[in-house]
Amino acid sequence: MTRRPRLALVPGEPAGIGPELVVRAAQRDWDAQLICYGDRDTLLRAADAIGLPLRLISPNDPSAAGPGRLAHVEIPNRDRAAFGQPEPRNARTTIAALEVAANACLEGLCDGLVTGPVHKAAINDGGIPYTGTTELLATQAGRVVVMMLANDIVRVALATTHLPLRAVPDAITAAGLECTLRIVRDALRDDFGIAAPRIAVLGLNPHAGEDGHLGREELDIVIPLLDRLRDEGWTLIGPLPADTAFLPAKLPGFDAVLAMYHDQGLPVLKYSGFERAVNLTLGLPYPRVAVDHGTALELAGRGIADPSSLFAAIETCTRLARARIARTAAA
Ligand SMILES: NC(=O)c1ccc[n+]([C@@H]2O[C@H](COP(=O)([O-])OP(=O)(O)OC[C@H]3O[C@@H](n4cnc5c(N)ncnc54)[C@H](O)[C@@H]3O)[C@@H](O)[C@H]2O)c1
Ligand SMILES: N[C@H](C(=O)O)[C@H](O)COP(=O)(O)O
Repeated sequence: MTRRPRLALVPGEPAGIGPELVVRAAQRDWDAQLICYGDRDTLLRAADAIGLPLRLISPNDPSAAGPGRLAHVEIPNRDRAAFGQPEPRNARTTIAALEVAANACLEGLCDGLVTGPVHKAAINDGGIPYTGTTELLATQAGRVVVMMLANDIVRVALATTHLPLRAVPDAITAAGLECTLRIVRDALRDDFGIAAPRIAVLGLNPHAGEDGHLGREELDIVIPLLDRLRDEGWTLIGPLPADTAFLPAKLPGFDAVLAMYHDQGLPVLKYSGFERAVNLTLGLPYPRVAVDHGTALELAGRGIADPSSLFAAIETCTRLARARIARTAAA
């Protein structure tokens, strides 16, 4: 029996639905100890707004944990943000909460990181260049990472993440794709227990380039790479035309799909199961799992935001952290 994992939990944008979802999570018993890194006042106001009890306690006092109580490390915001109205002056502390929590994982104080939604524009408006938490965590850890979203139906990894569509083709290189595929394969094997992962790779162009008549990236970059990796014994499917790759009849044939860009893969994933989907960062030295939704500013403070994705993220991160603890113990 492995020990109970400790998970760092970060609410995200103070004016969004993240804080109240964390309050909902605090009402439950989990197979992990949750330690929330964030602003006390924001959490207590969220609890008050949705009419749930919340008592913030010291992380060093796990015996006092229980429904309505939450271990907490204070990262104070600069300003009080009204529900639904991000305050750019809080950008620095919103990012600091992520960095401090991630650092706790890097230092071994926590076994995994669960994050709520961050408002990308609010962070940039606050003077901090920020494209996403995936990229932030990669830089902090000095690792190349891969974003993969998953629900009970499909896993979708991305070859490129938060960059303008205009920049995507130039970002698709054989070296980059190979690195991404290796990270995805290793995660499927080590974290998801799939001994010989089958990965479908989407084409970049309509109909996967139609033999070069609708674009050449498949012929010049993707196909030679997949052939080389197949020679190494990989099971790779594709490059598949993206429009039909996700047909229900095809999905049982692979363990994950590698999409070339954000909005090629994620609409399918979110349409097929928004509530139970999670966002994983593969390649970090610790498991990081986030919600699949954004800040939903229009719902904040109303008590109607669905906590299912956050709950799924906590469950998934607990499972991954427990497996890593067991592997470390066995090594
Ligand atoms: N994990 C993250 O940090 C994350 C993920 C996606 C988007 N974002 C950011 O969030 C901001 C808003 O993005 P958006 O409007 O495109 O997406 P969004 O997910 O916030 O909202 C899309 C739709 O889904 C609904 N919705 C979202 N979460 C819900 C929940 N838990 N319960 C019920 N309904 C829910 C919203 O009301 C809205 O109709 C942007 O700045 C975006 O970059 C962050
Ligand atoms: N691409 C994610 C999604 O659409 O759900 C989201 O923007 C969050 O990504 P980060 O975890 O990198 O912030």
